[in-house]
Amino acid sequence: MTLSVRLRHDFAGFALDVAFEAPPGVTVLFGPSGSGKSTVLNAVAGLLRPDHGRIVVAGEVLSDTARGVFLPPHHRRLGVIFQDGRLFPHLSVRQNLRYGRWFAPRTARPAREAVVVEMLGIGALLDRRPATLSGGERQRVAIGRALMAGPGLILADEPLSALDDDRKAEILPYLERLRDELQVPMLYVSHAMPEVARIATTVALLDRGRLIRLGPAAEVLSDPAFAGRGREAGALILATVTAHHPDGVTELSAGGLPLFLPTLPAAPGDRLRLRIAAADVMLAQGVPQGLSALNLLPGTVDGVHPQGDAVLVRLATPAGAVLSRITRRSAAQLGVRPGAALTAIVKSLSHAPQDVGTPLH
Ligand SMILES: Nc1ncnc2c1ncn2[C@@H]1O[C@H](COP(=O)(O)OP(=O)(O)OP(=O)(O)O)[C@@H](O)[C@H]1O
Repeated sequence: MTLSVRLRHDFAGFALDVAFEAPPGVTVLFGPSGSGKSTVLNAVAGLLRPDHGRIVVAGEVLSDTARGVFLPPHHRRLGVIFQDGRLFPHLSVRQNLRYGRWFAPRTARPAREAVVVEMLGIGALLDRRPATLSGGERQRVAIGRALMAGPGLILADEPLSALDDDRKAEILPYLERLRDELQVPMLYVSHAMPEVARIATTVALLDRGRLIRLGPAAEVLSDPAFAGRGREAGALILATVTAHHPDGVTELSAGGLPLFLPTLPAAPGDRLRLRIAAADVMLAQGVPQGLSALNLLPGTVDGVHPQGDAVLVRLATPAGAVLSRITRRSAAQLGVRPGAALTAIVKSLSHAPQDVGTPLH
């Protein structure tokens, strides 16, 4: 396990009590405001001394209250990325990066700097001061600084939440490269569902100081009991690009079923994760004919979860689990119940480029 956390901590009116083990990849701490996400992150960072608990990263005990172990933050080989970047304003980009490598083994330094600069595309910014950078550029430098120490774990506290949608879209691919190419493990706080769908390998759901669910991203996000409301609810499926057609359509295959999207900048053979919002999925009996929607996924209902006047339905398909939000009336007319055979009609995978990301692990 990359990270093992067992924590109990009381603030006036708030009690945190969580225990989890995180596999390699990106573990997203997800949950409503005040559920304890930042408190967990702060305890791992060493910014909070927990009342009780033990934290182990890559085999190293960072904190163990039973044995009086508490490594100070600067002795934990962690990279930290904050919401607002927190670069040193009086230092150039290069100096900010070099500050980050302070605790790295001496031999690894020059090579790491070149790799980090290249990977984040910040070579042209090295002599600039943070004040002259855009928000997205600043956040790329902050990611670079976190990487420079060769951390065993990166802690990211809502690293995109201060950015607008375009800047988010600019930064996400870099975070995906950290996850997929450098394979740096991350503990990542977020409350934006599309971001979670893009970046998470594992999702840890917190509620009022408790861990209520931990599991692979695709599993947790497609669980109707935890999927959230509005456009938040959506499932995650893994698809492989099979062909680009001359009429501007990219064909993918998910579990043997074809999916069609407007041309994607990906090569045949590339594996992508797709988020399909529950609000964009209709259900039908049998296999409907003559529809403009291109993506039809036949499956079996294996979860029904009422949400006010609507119902969130989970359909197990060969492509993976898909969620659909329909009205209670439609659910009754269609005979929605566990075991019912229905077809999911995906209306608008096509309109959600931000919902297409690199592979799911
Ligand atoms: N230093 C502190 N002293 C007292 N209470 C605190 C302290 N830090 C956090 N809390 C309380 O602990 C609870 C959890 O806070 P925390 O910041 O971990 O939540 P969060 O899930 O990260 O929320 P958000 O999404 O709003 O950042 C809140 O009720 C908060 O008021």
